[in-house]
Amino acid sequence: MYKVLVSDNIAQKGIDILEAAGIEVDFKPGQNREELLNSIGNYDGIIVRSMTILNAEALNKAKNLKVIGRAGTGYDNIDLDTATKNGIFVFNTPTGNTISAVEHTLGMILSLSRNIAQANQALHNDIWDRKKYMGVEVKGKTLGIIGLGRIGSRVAKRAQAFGMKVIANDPYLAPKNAEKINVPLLPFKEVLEKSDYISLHTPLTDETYHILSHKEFAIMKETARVINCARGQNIDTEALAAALEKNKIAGAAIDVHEEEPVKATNNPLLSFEDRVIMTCHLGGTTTEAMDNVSITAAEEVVSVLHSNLPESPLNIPAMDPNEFNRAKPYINLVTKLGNFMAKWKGNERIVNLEVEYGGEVNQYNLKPMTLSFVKSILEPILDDRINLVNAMHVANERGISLKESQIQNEGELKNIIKVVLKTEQGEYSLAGTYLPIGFRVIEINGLRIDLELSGEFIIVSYQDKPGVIGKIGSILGEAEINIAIMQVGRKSFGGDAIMTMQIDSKPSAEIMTKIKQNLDDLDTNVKDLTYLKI
Ligand SMILES: NC(=O)c1ccc[n+]([C@@H]2O[C@H](COP(=O)([O-])OP(=O)(O)OC[C@H]3O[C@@H](n4cnc5c(N)ncnc54)[C@H](O)[C@@H]3O)[C@@H](O)[C@H]2O)c1
Ligand SMILES: O=C(O)CC[C@@H](O)C(=O)O
Repeated sequence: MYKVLVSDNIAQKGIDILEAAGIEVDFKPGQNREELLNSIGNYDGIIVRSMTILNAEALNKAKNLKVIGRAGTGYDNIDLDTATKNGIFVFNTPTGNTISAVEHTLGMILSLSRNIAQANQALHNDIWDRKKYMGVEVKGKTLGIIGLGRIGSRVAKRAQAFGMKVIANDPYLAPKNAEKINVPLLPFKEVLEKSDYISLHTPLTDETYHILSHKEFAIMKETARVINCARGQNIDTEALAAALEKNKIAGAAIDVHEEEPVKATNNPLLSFEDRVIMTCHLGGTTTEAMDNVSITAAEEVVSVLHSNLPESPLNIPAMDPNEFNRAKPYINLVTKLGNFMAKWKGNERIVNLEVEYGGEVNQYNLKPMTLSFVKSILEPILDDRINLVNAMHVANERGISLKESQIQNEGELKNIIKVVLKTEQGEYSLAGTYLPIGFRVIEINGLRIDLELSGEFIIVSYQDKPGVIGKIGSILGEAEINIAIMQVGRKSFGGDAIMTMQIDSKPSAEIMTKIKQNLDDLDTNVKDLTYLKI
């Protein structure tokens, strides 16, 4: 039975989904760090929001962990590199709380403009002061959005409906996406200089850490108001406090904080109660958003534990579930070719792997197929846990390079996958195809063959000579090993040849030695004689 830890508060609906799937759930929001570190090794899956820090210290103790679900968008609390090295799938649920974050941002802009929070607080303290809480209209003002993604673009649309002029900075967005919503993309500095409101909607990255600091506040209008519903570390809090202190900007609305939870001792912004409004990371905290992210996170954890790929993976290439289902035969084909190759030549030191895709298979995202191939090659060789998440990492660590390419498929077959293994000893290739009747090997080392991709085989590479078939046939016959199918491929008379035999039982080591000796007696330059079972 799988065990899943839910270490932050999520809606009950998600927990119900996990339990209905037969998973044992430990719901422990707010548990202390020591307890987490001591118990993390027991879990197959974890669902977190933003409070649980899954850094290398925690993930290296998580020996059974297969999946981390982030019920929400930002995943800066999860060490993706360590999760990837350790083969742990990480996904988020990035759309579930988008609208809530958008609406919270609009609420912050309006509240900041009209002193709603401050006036409310004053009235609760029995103070009626209409002059003090005089506001400004947003209509006609310029809103500068930093990060025009899911949330930023929707904030833009709603602000336009209020009559605001919206400009944005987003170096990673295709300009046509911004054009579609009538938002000019401008250089960062220009957005800061021109805006009356500056709203951050970037993820937390090395580049966006303190994206607003002393230098940036210095070039803003003195009437500018800053809104942050993205990530606390996007703003240098000390610099913001200094800018407010020196009246370099007019105000700020902050939902996310460098240190959470905010306390009087860790946040200088609390002393600007007239000009700063603060919420306790509430952007995604609505009934709807909490249900959405909880349900999706739980469904995805169940799905990953049952060997499916998550819909919004953070450390493997994304593949839509429908596409994944349609591509499954090709994933199975490349995996079987990898298994075949690993059993055939996996005992040699691998230098390079290549996968070539021809025909219909090219309509799909090839990355999951290529990773499946790498995994299937390395899996039998390594004791370590290897999966799609860490396959490339393990290959890189072992100095194995990888090439993926698309090839013309000129023959009658609708699809072909060719895999090539270069080792310190030589280069070997297999080509296969998926047919409605099953998986076939159609080429070994460039020689045409037609072989079912399952069963027990003997493969012999030799120099074409009369007498080889008869010799092997009689040795196997004497040993009462039935040959179901025997095929021979060769480039030319007397040239390189390959023989594959599908057999019904395993030959002993003595039989294999006898075959080798007999072929040597025929002077056939045997390069390879392998028994393998797929
Ligand atoms: N307050 C909350 O409760 C809450 C809720 C949901 C999301 N969030 C946060 O909101 C932020 C945005 O979420 P989203 O779903 O819109 O993400 P998104 O990935 O859809 O959009 C982020 C945008 O930022 C852009 N960007 C990245 N680096 C940039 C840079 N250096 N300068 C300018 N733009 C840059 C990206 O190109 C992208 O378009 C995230 O930090 C997320 O964690 C907060
Ligand atoms: O889930 C949370 O704790 C915060 C939500 C929000 O910041 C997010 O990035 O999804």
